[in-house]
Amino acid sequence: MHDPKVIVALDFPSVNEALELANRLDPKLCKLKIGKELFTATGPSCVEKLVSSGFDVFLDLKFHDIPNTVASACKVAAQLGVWMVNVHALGGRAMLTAAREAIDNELHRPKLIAVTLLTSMGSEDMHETGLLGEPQEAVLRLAKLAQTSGLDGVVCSAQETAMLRRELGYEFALVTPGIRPADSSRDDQVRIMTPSDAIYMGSSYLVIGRPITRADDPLHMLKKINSEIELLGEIE
Ligand SMILES: O=c1ccn([C@@H]2O[C@H](COP(=O)(O)O)[C@@H](O)[C@H]2O)c(=O)[nH]1
Repeated sequence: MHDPKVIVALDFPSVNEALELANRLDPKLCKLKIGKELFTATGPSCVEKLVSSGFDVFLDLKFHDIPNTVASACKVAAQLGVWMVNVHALGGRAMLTAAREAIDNELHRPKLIAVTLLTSMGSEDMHETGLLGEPQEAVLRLAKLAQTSGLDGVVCSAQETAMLRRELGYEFALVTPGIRPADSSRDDQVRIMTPSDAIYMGSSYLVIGRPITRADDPLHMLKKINSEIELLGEIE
């Protein structure tokens, strides 16, 4: 597989569990994501181990703070050699611009993307937090803010990708969690889509955690998802 589309979310409480799963996978077949649980438990050493095992690593810490703090955190993340890092679009233009400028001059510049609206949220959750409109409107507004601030892409749900492709073009990365194979439980995800539908609608990368990490055979599940996606490429 040329550029793996699946990013496996290693949501584990220890380095041993994360490495055990990673050792069953293959950098040619997927990328890996380190999120808040694993990073809080293990710190940068786990990031460095996975980077040196040859995996592209997405450091998903969703930085959201004042511009100076976020910029400094992004710079340190770049120095860990990660492939992608993210911030929260709700931090606003000054924060997004500061984050981008902080990594622009790094020797190794990771892709920088912004979270729009969490895939665990639907309209009601949005309204309770004071965000007006429907998910598609909020996602479009925040994605435009990220694009005009010079970021490389956004995290959104695959339910928004067709609309974002029309509005923002084909170069902007659309990274979509909330991916569920047809027979999987939706867990705490709300705005979901199957892997092949998500690629068809325009996702650049699919973030998939529990359907792979909790499968009896994670490698088999990953290969099954990859074949589903590749098949789609052949049909087009
Ligand atoms: O909007 C978002 C942003 C990030 N995530 C992260 O993706 C994975 C999804 O895991 P699953 O087990 O496939 O649900 C997880 O690490 C989240 O923190 C997201 O789901 N939605």
